[in-house]
Amino acid sequence: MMESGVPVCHTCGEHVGLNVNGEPFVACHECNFPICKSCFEYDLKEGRKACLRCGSPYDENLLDDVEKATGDQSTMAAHLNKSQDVGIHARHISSVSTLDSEMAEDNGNSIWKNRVESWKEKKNKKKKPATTKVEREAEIPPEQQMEDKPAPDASQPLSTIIPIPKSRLAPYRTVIIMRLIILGLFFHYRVTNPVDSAFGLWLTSVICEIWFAFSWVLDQFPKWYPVNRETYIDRLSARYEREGEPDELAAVDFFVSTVDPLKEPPLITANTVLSILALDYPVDKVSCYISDDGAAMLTFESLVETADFARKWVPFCKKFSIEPRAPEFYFSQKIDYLKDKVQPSFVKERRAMKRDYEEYKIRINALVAKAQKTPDEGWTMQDGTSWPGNNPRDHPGMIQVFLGYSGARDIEGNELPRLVYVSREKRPGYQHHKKAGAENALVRVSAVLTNAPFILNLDCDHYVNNSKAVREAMCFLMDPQVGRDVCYVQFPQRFDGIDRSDRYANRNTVFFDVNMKGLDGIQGPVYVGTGCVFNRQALYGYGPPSMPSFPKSSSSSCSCCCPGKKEPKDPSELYRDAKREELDAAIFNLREIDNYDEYERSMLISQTSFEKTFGLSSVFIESTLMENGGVAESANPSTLIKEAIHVISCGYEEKTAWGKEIGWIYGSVTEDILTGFKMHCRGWRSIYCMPLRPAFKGSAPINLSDRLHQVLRWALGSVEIFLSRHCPLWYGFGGGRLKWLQRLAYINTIVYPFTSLPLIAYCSLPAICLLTGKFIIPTVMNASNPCLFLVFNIIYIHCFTFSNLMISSQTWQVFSFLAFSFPLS
Ligand SMILES: O=c1ccn([C@@H]2O[C@H](COP(=O)(O)OP(=O)(O)O[C@H]3O[C@H](CO)[C@@H](O)[C@H](O)[C@H]3O)[C@@H](O)[C@H]2O)c(=O)[nH]1
Ligand SMILES: [Mn+2]
Ligand SMILES: [Zn+2]
Ligand SMILES: [Zn+2]
Repeated sequence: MMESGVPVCHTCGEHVGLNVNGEPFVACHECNFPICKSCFEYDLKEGRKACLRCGSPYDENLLDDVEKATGDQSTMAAHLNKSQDVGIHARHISSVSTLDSEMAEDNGNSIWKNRVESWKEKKNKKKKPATTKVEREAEIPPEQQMEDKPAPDASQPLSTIIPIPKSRLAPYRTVIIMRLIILGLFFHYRVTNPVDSAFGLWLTSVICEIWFAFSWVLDQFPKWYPVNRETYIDRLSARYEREGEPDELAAVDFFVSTVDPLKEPPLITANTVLSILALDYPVDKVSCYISDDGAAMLTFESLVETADFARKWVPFCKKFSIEPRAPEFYFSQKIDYLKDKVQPSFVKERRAMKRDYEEYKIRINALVAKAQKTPDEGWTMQDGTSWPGNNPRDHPGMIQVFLGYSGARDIEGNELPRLVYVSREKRPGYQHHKKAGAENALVRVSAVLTNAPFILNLDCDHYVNNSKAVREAMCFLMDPQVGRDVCYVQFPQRFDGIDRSDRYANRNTVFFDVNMKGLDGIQGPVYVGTGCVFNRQALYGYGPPSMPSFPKSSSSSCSCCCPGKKEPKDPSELYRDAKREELDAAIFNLREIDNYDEYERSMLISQTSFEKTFGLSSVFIESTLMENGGVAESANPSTLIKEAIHVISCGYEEKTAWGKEIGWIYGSVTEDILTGFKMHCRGWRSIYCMPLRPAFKGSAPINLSDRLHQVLRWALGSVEIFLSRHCPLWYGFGGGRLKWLQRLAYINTIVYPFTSLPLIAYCSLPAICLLTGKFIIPTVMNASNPCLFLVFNIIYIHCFTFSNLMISSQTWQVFSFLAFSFPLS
């Protein structure tokens, strides 16, 4: 063991070691930046002779020593490095496509021309699989490679339900029933024994108790049928990634939403992006869309840097199958990173990567530092033009495509996933609907540009922690039996950096490990806003394919979205989706009218009344007709980027069904609950997927003020839903597709904030009793009936534990203390 005074190398995490005099090794005497001798020598070999932190040249003596050893190499490397650098900086694109910037449009068009050409090329070449067999083998951890597993059978199901053993479930249910009976007895006693001397107090307490009991019922019964699931990603591979055939995994569009780079650090957003780009999934099936609601040049510039850094990071991740693929979190892991690694080059390359990441981080931090103070004349891009988003509340839509087919390749020459920066248009006088609006803009942009059949959405502070997460989701979505009626696959939310006692109850263990599993046994987990893979068709407001269709209502433009008022009479019609037929007909029409010109075509499409639902973009409408995704061949490539700008304009959603029936639903700050609820009402089911290695991880608010604001926001969001037309107490009964236990769960999520009122009343009762000397329970029972005391307390405790209100262990103890001490007084 070395002495604890020796600092740890910033690059490799080892102790820096001692020099000949027995003092800690120091490379930079200016700032004492901790770096060990091997990393230092490595840096010199790579031609970096200045300190990473302060930029001052390294100690001359040290330099000489090392250079003697390494000879001329370093100068060569330095030279190479420089020329590479120039290349990198020249590639920094500083123009953005906006509606009113001609130059940018040209740029966009050429990008798109290239891209479309490469699509065509690809089609001709019949797509070589994105990852070759050899590569994929390298990605499998060695211990799995050595085992001679029987080849997975592609015909077997991709997932199974693991029922919870009866022996565990039965006692659990018995307890629920027993508590219910005891509750009944308790209320019988309470109601039939009013306290005449303190009638007001008694009445208040009984009302509160009834509310607590009611919310307990709401919370308990949706947990009646919990299920676990298991996935088989090897079978998924066997089925859809057969050797010598094109890869058939479905494409996925990734959405990352961000607003304010000063509150949501660009480095964290960048890590999210990097973890998506480095996913273990065919690169041509991955596109990452970043929505920037703050129209911040900082976000844009950090994305430019990130796209560049991804060129090194992605091949590194894939080569050594590292986890997680977000560099910040990978490098800060406190585990033996050499475990399971067989390639001899790993240590060296990891060191180089760490160094590269540090440099990248410094560039990002510099950008952040620069962005702290906005210049008076607003921001100017690298090419001298003024940043279009200088007024975040009044700016044109902006789109920039990075990487992808026509963009830069990684340092090994392989293709990278597409990365698209999107900032929707904002104008005064137009509602932007916060996150829901941003996601809907992304739905449309992605439909125009890539149109993947599945959409994964993440908050900017949630990175991919398990690079196989998407494959896990595909085990459900691509399974012909299971996937048909699945609107989304939700992963649990997990967090980094929460203290041991989880002081602010960020983890929400009961919710994510019990409630959600329970819902999975009914109609599926609720959507929690992040870490969720959607079926694009479900977002478009359609019902599930295997459900009977809703009757077409003549008044409505969109028959699928309005719960039917009467059941369809003809049983032969029962299992057909009216909307789908309409779509098929429309596709047929489109094929036939290939020869028509643009105008006539758009006229024909508009006849189908899609425009009233989806808005005035024929390209977008065409894309919705492609049930298996992909961009319409007939689409004119030069219009794509223009169209993408069109669909993010602020007036696009006016007089359409966006936010009302389709996409993310508006009307509540907890848009997630509402969006999932609408889908369940249409008869879809959702799936809860909990891989062993958590799929996504986020950062949770870890100070009291932020957390309180968040809880308050959620509570207000629930109240908003309660007061809206989407209130689960009465919405969607017509269709009869929402299972009643599922409805109970949704009712629970919107009425829980009201519990705070009886809670306050009930907690102040003991004080009032003490002051007035009156009591809410007839005094006769004080000592004579300990049983009732027990019951009383059990109920009291339940009322608190169920609650989604922020109840940390400490406050909980205070409450139960109150509960116990008060009858004894
Ligand atoms: O105008 C806006 C406001 C927010 N966001 C994004 O929305 C996400 C969530 O916002 P945040 O402030 O982090 O809210 P939280 O309370 O932390 O988020 C939780 O609660 C939200 C509301 O229920 C869900 O949408 C989130 O997924 C869930 O993580 C972030 O990525 C933001 O960048 C936008 O894109 N545009
Ligand atoms: Mn958040
Ligand atoms: Zn080191
Ligand atoms: Zn220094």
